[in-house]
Amino acid sequence: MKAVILAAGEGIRCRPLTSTRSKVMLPVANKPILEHVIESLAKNGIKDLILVVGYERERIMNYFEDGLDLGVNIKYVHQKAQLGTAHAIKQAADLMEEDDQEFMVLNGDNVIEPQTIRDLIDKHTGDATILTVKKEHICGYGVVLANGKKVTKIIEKPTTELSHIISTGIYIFNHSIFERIEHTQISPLGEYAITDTIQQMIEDGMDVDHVLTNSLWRDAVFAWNLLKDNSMVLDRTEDYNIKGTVEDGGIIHGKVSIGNNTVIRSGCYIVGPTIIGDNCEIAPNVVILPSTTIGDNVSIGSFTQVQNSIIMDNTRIHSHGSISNSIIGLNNIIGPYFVAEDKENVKIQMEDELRTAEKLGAITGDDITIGHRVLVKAGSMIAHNCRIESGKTINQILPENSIVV
Ligand SMILES: CC(=O)N[C@H]1[C@@H](OP(=O)(O)O)O[C@H](CO)[C@@H](O)[C@@H]1O
Repeated sequence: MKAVILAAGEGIRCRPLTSTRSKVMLPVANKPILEHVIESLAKNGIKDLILVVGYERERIMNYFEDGLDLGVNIKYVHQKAQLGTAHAIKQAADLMEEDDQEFMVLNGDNVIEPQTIRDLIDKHTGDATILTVKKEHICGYGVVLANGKKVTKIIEKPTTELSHIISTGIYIFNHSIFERIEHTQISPLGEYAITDTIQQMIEDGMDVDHVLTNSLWRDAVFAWNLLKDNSMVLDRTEDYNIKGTVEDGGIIHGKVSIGNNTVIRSGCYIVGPTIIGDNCEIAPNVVILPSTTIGDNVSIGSFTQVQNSIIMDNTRIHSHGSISNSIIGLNNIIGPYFVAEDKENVKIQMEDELRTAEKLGAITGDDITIGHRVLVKAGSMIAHNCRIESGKTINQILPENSIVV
């Protein structure tokens, strides 16, 4: 069976992290979300993959290339305008062959594990089968009404809570879906939605089933949701190993991975689950607490403490810093005595409305330079390419290219 992975959108609500990469490339446990998806497919023997790409597609294509390193075979199609999920799936039609009777469709930006897909493969039956999960808050999803396994209705982003079963956006379709997509009308939300195609199938008397899963399926709606995704994936990872060097007097507790050429200096105290990438330098007396992911080529100065955070590649954090519940982008240079204050139930004004993050410190985009003794208040977000001079306090959303002097 082939799989079509939808990876063309930006993931606007995950800004500032997605202003330089698409959501599928955001790192969870030191791998892009899309890599978790591809690995889950490969472990189920699904190795012929069609990636529908658009926004920041070079970054995706340069990273995954033809997929051979991951044991899969990737072909790319370019969705030039993001006109909805049905339109995205249609882009893959020309790469399907006569004998591709059934194929899987899934989002590249949802964190899953191999069993998630297994559940669908094992139990799929109808002309189309939808993998579903139970969710308390259904806002923003396709909602499924069902009679046993038979889907009686699918409604995209309803305004009332009609049911607590939502579509994961993972389906098995047969080839006739392409013909049906041709007849799908544009929705009131202004897109060609695969949920409308499926609803039409139901109305035409076709057999649409759903399979409920309890396996891992996580959707990072906002950038801060990545922290929970990261900790869940780290908790489930079995494969921890220490390839780098831990100097005498460095203490490692629990599930900790340390990459090639990484050096953990004497006096460090590291508690898992934690993953540290390749070529990192962790100076003496650094404390790293669960659930933390540190990318490649990162250096952390003495006496800095990092907890429940994601620090992306090539970032340099100087001494005496305190970073918790935070996401720090690529190529940041952060001066000494940096504090990312964190709090519970932080209110964040997003474009559309006021949102609440359960627990959050700071979020920084890529290429940011921060001087000495900078305090970033809980829930602040610093977008791509900002510079903050020493001694400043940040308590807001800083737009791209800002300079704080
Ligand atoms: C039009 C469409 O296909 N919407 C899908 C899709 O929503 P997006 O807002 O497009 O990400 O993925 C959801 C799962 O993440 C699923 O519940 C929903 O039905």
